[in-house]
Amino acid sequence: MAKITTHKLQEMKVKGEKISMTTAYDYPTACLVEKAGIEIILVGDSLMMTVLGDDSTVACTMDQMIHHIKPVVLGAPTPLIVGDMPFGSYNVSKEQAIMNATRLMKEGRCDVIKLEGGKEVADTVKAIVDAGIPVMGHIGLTPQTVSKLGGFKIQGKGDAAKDVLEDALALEAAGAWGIVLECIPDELGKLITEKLTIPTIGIGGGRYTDGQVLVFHDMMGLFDKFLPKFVKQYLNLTPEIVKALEEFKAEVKSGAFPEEKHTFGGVTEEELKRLY
Ligand SMILES: Nc1nc(=O)c2c([nH]1)NC[C@@H]1CN(c3ccc(C(=O)N[C@@H](CCC(=O)O)C(=O)O)cc3)CN21
Ligand SMILES: CC(C)C(=O)C(=O)O
Ligand SMILES: [Mg+2]
Repeated sequence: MAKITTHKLQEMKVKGEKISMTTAYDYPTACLVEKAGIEIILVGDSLMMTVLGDDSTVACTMDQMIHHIKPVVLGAPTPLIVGDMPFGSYNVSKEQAIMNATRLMKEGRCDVIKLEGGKEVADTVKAIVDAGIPVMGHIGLTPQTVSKLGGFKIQGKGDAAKDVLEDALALEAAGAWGIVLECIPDELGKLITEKLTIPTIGIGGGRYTDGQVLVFHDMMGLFDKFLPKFVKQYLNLTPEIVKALEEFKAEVKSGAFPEEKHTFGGVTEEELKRLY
């Protein structure tokens, strides 16, 4: 398949074709997502929680992001690869933001970057875009500012809907190619998607966004610390993997594994006897 570009995704919005996106943080997962023909892979800073065991994304570093982006790029040549800018890597100055976005592109080799925030980061988004790097926005529930938000809570309810809409418009005006809408009311996701000319991708953003993103480990049943309402589990791998591990353990204990077919020849008992 031809490499997915932001231009192709823009065309999909115009044609009303829905866009699929999931996370991957390593080579084998990227290979699976490539095989499934998913259009976008997000190497998300959620890796802090899903594969590194932390309880927020705040501590994620640039080096960790680059470490995880590289193998995903190698495993998935077709999807658009989005690299998340970690907390603190774009809020000091425009120069800092451009330098770190450039690192994700040159060292990580992703296609585009994503950062969290609305109006307050619009100038930063414009500066990165002007430096030649396509930027995806991320508004609504922004996990990097969980401490300020007071928890992983739905955003944009009631009068607060206006702020989220204004954030979306500010990001589009700043030159973002697309926006993630996280944990906002169904009807607000619809309004923002209609008002914007760029694609919207929802995660708990309702039914009407141009696309949907879910964290790989959530949809496969490989993450059990919490299960947000917006997640659909397409597989529940944890019990199946645990069962396989228990079988392995039992066969090691009983000697049923390994069998002769799992062993190597190459020296006879006679030959060994001559050695001592
Ligand atoms: N595994 C995983 N999946 C995610 O979707 C995800 C991460 N990690 N890490 C970064 C953020 C954190 N996210 C989260 C985490 C929890 C909820 C949650 O529990 N939400 C409640 C709503 C709470 C409220 O509004 O009061 C829910 O029931 O969905 C939502 C998003 C989304 N992102
Ligand atoms: C929740 C998604 C959109 C994300 O930013 C991540 O996985 O890091
Ligand atoms: Mg993220």
